[in-house]
Amino acid sequence: MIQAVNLTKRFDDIVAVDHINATIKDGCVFGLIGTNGAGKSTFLRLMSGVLKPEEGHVTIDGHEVFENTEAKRRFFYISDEQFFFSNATPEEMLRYYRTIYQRFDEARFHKLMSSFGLSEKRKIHTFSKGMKKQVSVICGICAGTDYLFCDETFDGLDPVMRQAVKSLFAADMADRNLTPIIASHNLRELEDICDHVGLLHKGGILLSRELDDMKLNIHKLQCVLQPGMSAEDLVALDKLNIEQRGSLITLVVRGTREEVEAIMASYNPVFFECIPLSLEEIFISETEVAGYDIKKLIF
Ligand SMILES: Nc1ncnc2c1ncn2[C@@H]1O[C@H](COP(=O)(O)OP(=O)(O)OP(=O)(O)O)[C@@H](O)[C@H]1O
Repeated sequence: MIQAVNLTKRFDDIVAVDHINATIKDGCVFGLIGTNGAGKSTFLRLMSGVLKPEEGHVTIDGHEVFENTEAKRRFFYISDEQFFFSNATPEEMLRYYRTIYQRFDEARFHKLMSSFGLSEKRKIHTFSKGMKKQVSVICGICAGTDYLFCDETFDGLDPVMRQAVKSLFAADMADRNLTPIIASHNLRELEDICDHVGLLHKGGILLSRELDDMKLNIHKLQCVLQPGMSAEDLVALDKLNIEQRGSLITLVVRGTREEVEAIMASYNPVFFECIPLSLEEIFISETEVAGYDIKKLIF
């Protein structure tokens, strides 16, 4: 289990990560989502011990990560700006990682490089962006670590490759309880694979919950009210957002489906329907409440 306690990182006057507490359970897929500049990459760099926190700490099974080689062998970090030695070939990176990760699966590395159609002897700097990402993912998967930190790893991979990488993650989760921690802006994709989602905004965690629970507690409500009534009259609903087109009102409300439907029925509307929200809609609603409003950005 990975635990971040009171984790804080400042860059001069910017608080990139602001007293974050998070628990990442083994065997789940932890999705890290957030607005641009929210602190996702900084959080991952703190988790992997690349950066030193000003306050707080990160532990893996109780062991501090920062400057702890043993703890660092438990994870592989695929950073957004991937790291390869200058002029290195995949073969040379394999030799390097083999010395660090005792469980590095060399045979699997050769097999995956060949099935992904990547040459082990070509200089990595001559590869395309997506091909470099593929090499990083293959190194990460073959390292045999308990945790895999992925910073925007799927972005830049073509749809077939993304599917292949997801399948590799799923196989390793089933075979050896791999725990991927994935920061991404592709919410549609995360929605398919994540068990738990942490939503960051301005360095702090707005929400951290099992994805299913998250979806159970927020709903979209479409309704037509009795003549003379407006959305403001629905005082018993915990409203996050209201939109009106003609007589059709669309609301985003907190609460379980049963709660929302019971409250709505008590207002005797002409029509209403309760619809689950996608992760993208939850993201937009929650960040809007925190002041990140699309209308303010555009108009
Ligand atoms: N090395 C650095 N020096 C100074 N400021 C930094 C540094 N790294 C990050 N920051 C600042 O910290 C904040 C968080 O940045 P970070 O890269 O962690 O965000 P992010 O959530 O990954 O963003 P994005 O989704 O845009 O990639 C930003 O305000 C950024 O400018």
